[in-house]
Amino acid sequence: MILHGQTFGGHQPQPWLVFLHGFSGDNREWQQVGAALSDFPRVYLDLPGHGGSANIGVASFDEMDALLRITLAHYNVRNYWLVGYSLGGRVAMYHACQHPAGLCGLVVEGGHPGLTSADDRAQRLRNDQQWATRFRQQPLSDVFDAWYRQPVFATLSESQRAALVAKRGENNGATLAAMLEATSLSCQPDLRAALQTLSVPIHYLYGEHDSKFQALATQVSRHCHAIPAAGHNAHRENPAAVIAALARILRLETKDTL
Ligand SMILES: C=C(O[C@H]1C=C[C@H](C(=O)CCC(=O)O)[C@@H](C(=O)O)[C@@H]1O)C(=O)O
Repeated sequence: MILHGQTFGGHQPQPWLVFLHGFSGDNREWQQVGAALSDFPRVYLDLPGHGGSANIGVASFDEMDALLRITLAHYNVRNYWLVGYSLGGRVAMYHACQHPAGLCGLVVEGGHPGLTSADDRAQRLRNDQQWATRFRQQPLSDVFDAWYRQPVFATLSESQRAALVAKRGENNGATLAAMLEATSLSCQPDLRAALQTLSVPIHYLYGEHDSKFQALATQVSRHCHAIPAAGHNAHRENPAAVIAALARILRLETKDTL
């Protein structure tokens, strides 16, 4: 069993860019940005419970990581950068902290490194269990309208929110719920210390209006990049700026390795 993905060749053999979407997204999420980085071979994955991987489930971060490794081997991805948004950023950070062979670098956009208190974890568990119940039982249009009214999405306009609610309606509520529970922030280790031990470069992108994740950025990396005119989903709201940031990062970090 491997994750569904879409691959595109590059003008150079390595490193690959491996893109991981956020909760309720799919492999299309990063393709506008990735297409502007066409020198690199790219793979856009569907996370478990999402898109072409909707029928795949995992029960933990460990299972998610094992599935990611098998999937990368299947696509013959030997040297790669991981680029993950939100949930995808958390999966990418967790993977990087296992020190996998072949990982060249990590770009995290709006990913949380982990909770630090038992009380916060307990509260998050209750929160995510309530969302999981809603995803299983209620019309997706109702649930996503509420989802995109959470504080982290407060910068969305009504038209942006409506477009996201319509787009996310393509999902399967039950499989989303299972992935939300399996990779809830409540059960993610606090990755801050492990991230500091990595030998590969880590870059952190955040929307300039995403105050929550701006505050977390320097806890993940000393290479932080504010994306102007954007909230939490920076690559959706300002793709040109995210493209420029990724191109700059990859040019800087790969110039002596090609
Ligand atoms: C609401 C919070 O956390 C959720 C929001 C963002 C993450 C995500 O992947 C959303 C993608 C999207 O809807 O565009 C999601 C996650 O990391 O799994 C969080 O559950 C919050 O305030 O942290």
